Amino acid sequence: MRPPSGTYMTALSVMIAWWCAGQWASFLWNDLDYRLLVAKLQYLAIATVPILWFSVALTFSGYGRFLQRWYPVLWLMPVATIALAFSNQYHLQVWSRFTIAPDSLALEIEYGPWFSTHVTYSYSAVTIATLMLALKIGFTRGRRLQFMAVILSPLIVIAVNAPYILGIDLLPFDPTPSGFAVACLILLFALRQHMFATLPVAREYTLEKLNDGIVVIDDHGLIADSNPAARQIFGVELMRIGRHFSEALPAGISLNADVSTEVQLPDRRWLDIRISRLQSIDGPTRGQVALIRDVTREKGLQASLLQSQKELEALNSKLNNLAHTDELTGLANRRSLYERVRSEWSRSTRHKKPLSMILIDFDNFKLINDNYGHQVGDQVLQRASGIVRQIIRPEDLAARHGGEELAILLPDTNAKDAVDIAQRLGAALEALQYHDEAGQAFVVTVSSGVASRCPNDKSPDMMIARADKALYQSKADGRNRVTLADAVNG
Ligand SMILES: Nc1nc2c(ncn2[C@@H]2O[C@H](COP(=O)(O)OP(=O)(O)OP(=O)(O)O)[C@@H](O)[C@H]2O)c(=O)[nH]1
Repeated sequence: MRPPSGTYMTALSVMIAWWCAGQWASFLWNDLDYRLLVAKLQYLAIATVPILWFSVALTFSGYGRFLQRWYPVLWLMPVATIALAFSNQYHLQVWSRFTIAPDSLALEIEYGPWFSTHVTYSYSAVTIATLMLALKIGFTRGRRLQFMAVILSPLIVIAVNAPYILGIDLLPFDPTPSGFAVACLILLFALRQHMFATLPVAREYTLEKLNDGIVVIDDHGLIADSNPAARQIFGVELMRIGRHFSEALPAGISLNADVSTEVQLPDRRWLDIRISRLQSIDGPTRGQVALIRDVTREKGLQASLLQSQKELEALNSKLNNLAHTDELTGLANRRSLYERVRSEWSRSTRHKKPLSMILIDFDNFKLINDNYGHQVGDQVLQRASGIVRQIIRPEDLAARHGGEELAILLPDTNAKDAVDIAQRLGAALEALQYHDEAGQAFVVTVSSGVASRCPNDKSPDMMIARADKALYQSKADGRNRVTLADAVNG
């Protein structure tokens, strides 16, 4: 775990104070051994202050994850410098000559080869840190004062330190720690202004705690950063920095910017991925950020909702069928017949088109039931209904009118054609052979009454009544025949 930014700031302040204290302590006693010891102790700060400065800057710039990875490596150089400073008398790597000027308190130091390595490393750390902060704040609106503070603070350090290490003695002591102290105060001032503390820390905190995955992708599609939620969704290995983001997705998935895409992983989880381009204030696109939501649960709910909806629709249509169909024969039931009769009636009167109705009644059906049983009677009704359905046109309607009586509604059909159809139906039904339970064959005949809409019919019921009367007439005339109703009075 990396320490929080506040800890870096405290450590930086303590080390600068240590450096300054050493500075003043060295004047207390103008003895070479004493001043050498103080100088060595000061190296505890000289070596660490630039890296602490770097750490503060990186944390506030939002690059905390980088620090987390590379922190031990960053400290190798400062540790080496401190070790070399304390053992300098054996190798003269940090300084080769260390004397006190004859007529002043100033030290005359000739630096060894390691010192330039240390200076290069320290200057690089401070420069990189400054650039990071400047970039961060430079692109944040309304932060001009803070931007100036960030640039100014390291410049102060460089302005006082560079002449000193180049041997230009402006003061009789090293002004670098004082320079760092002033620079640190300026940084602290900036922090007190809530400058870059709140914003990046809040952003980083939000990203860390967010339930949705966030993956930052560079211009080449490589992962630059990811939050814990993304690493949990895809696994740490697939989210490794520098890996191609497409490796985390099933093959062939293409994601378009600013459009949500639902993607199913091989382990059946569903993700909703939305890619947004990262646009900096100065214009150019700088990679992309992917927002990833695990929507497996929602998908499951959606699927079961769809399934329930389908089942409900199937049930509805079944209920609807049941409400309009006769259970035994599969023909339309009486209610459905009358609904259709009413609509066809108004259509035929509006368009002055013929409309006919046939009522068919099985002859002596009671005898069938009595002789062969009720079940055989049912089978007769079922088979005969099937034949009727086959013979009529799709636009006609066959219905069970009740008991062993069927009704056929014939739109756009005149009386003559209706009689023809009734006769064909009668012949087809008579041609059917039924068998009783003992296998003995028998036939059934039907009687029919036909009526066509005529001007005297004030309602469909009047037409149906005339068809019924004609049917009664067929029965009275000896059955197995078709009677056309009289147009006037049935
Ligand atoms: N098996 C069976 N019989 C039915 C059904 N509906 C009505 N029936 C029978 O059909 C018979 C009708 O008898 P009736 O009205 O006397 O007429 P019929 O015997 O057909 O004689 P006619 O109509 O005068 O030729 C009755 O025995 C009813 O029980 C049914 O759904 N299944």
